[in-house]
Amino acid sequence: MTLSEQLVPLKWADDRLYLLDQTRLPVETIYLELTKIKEVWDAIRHLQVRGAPAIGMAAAYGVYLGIRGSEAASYEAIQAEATEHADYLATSRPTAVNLFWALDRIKERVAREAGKAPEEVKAAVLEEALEIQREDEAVCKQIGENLLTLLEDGIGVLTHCNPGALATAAYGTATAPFYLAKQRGWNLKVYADETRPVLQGARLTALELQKAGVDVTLICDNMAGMVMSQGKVQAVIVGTDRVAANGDVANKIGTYSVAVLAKAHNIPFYVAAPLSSIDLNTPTGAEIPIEERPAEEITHGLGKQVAPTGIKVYNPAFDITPASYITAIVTENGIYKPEEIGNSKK
Ligand SMILES: CSC[C@@H](O)[C@@H](O)C(=O)COP(=O)(O)O
Repeated sequence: MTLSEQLVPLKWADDRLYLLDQTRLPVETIYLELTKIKEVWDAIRHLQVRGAPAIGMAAAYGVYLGIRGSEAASYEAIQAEATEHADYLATSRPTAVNLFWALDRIKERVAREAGKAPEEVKAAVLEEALEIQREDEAVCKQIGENLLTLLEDGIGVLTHCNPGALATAAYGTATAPFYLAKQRGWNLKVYADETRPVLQGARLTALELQKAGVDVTLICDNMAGMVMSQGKVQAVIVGTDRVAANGDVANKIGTYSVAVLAKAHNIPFYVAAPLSSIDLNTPTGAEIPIEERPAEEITHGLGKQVAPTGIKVYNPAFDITPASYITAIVTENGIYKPEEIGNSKK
């Protein structure tokens, strides 16, 4: 499996943003061609691009799409426009801190261009977006190397949602060791939770790992306990949308249940987290905003009605796994106990 064979969620080419429409996977591989900032906002909100790092990357390109046709005549005017566009994109989804991290980085880049001509500022914003995407690939690869030191050939590993190549520039975060292990001739046995209600595990993780030739088995979310009790799983690795300063972790709904099961079975529970997902300004998981998504994701989940018309629905898209359930948080800088995550950015 070469890198070029991995599914790529977004590419900048021909002066536009090509986005792999993840709502159509695994059946259709269709790249959207985005040229307007509103299209990027919509794509993020409607999960055509999803996964914390990929959302951040898309938003960074979105700011460029917003300012590139601007007729601003001064640095101050283009800076004001860039800020307004970044603030608009920040309203697309609330939980993944990578979105705000990437937008802040674009704003900081604009600030560093102070006094320059608007055309130069525009070019700098595009360069920063490209750089964020380039860096993310290296970050994911390093997270994979660090995770591999915690695993051994032949073991079973359970994962949840899609913390994969489709959520990042390449490799994924929690899936990076699966790709690297494959390249080294290891035989990890991956169990992918289907991840109700939007099925990122079934539609995306199962697809990308299958394409890569990784030994992947799809299970329903409610089978994780059974699989663990049968001794098929020796480690759990999940991604994250935001790590709070005390080591609590927000990730796709259902992650907390998996962590509780892992603890009950004495199975190590690892969180793969790029530094861009670590939010030391948020003290604990209780302060992380949790997105609630439309009821139809549950009532009409598989394209047909599966619940009574008018039923009351609660659909939080993420949950919080308390630090006490987490064995280690694995970043590109190293491996941390959750309570020591504050050291990761030093
Ligand atoms: C490396 S991606 C980590 C997380 O973003 C991922 O596990 C997740 O929860 C994605 O949720 P999604 O709603 O599909 O954007």
